[in-house]
Amino acid sequence: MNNDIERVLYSQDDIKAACQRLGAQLTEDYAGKRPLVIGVLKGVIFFMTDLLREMDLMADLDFIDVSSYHGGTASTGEVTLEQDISTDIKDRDVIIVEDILDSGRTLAYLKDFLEARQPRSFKVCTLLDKPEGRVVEARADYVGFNVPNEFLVGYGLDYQEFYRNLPYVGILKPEVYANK
Ligand SMILES: O=P(O)(O)OC[C@H]1O[C@H](OP(=O)(O)OP(=O)(O)O)[C@H](O)[C@@H]1O
Ligand code: HPA
Repeated sequence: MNNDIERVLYSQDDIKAACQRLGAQLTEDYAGKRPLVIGVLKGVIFFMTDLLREMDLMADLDFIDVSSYHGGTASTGEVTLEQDISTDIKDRDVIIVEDILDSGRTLAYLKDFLEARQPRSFKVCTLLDKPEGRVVEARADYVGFNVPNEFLVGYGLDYQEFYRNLPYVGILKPEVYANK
């Protein structure tokens, strides 16, 4: 798996530092509150667990499963809800946690879908933000790294469901795509 990587963009140490910075900011911003932290499956699993352990807060957790990349490197344009949250979010301070914000379609869908339930506040924390990928308007309140317009894998991000378990974020060698 590691042999398929052309270049590491964000190392384990880089990611750890970003989690510490974001966790400290969220701790400050939500002091005295009890936010509901909602992770967007599946890509978020590693970031969610690392970020939460940097947040010195009493928080509730939930997960939502939506999907729009079915196999390849381009968004299908259609976001499907695979699994809803189980918490009532009315009047709650909601923090959506994402691994990456790219075309913006997933976040735009989630914002519409969840804001209809009238949370008190709705904020977004993403490890990676790819502004050049944007197709619909979407923005995050907390960002780990602004990333170049390349397809990334690792630390939760997949290509055809693989490479999620790389401990860093990187770019695949071109021959990996050619061989698929
Ligand atoms: O801004 P967008 O272009 O919508 O891309 C962002 C979304 O794409 C990925 O999820 P994906 O749909 O691949 O599902 P996964 O997390 O299960 O891999 C990622 O985890 C984000 O949720
Ligand atoms: O760059 C990416 N890599 C993996 N999954 C993604 N989903 C949106 N953008 C990406």
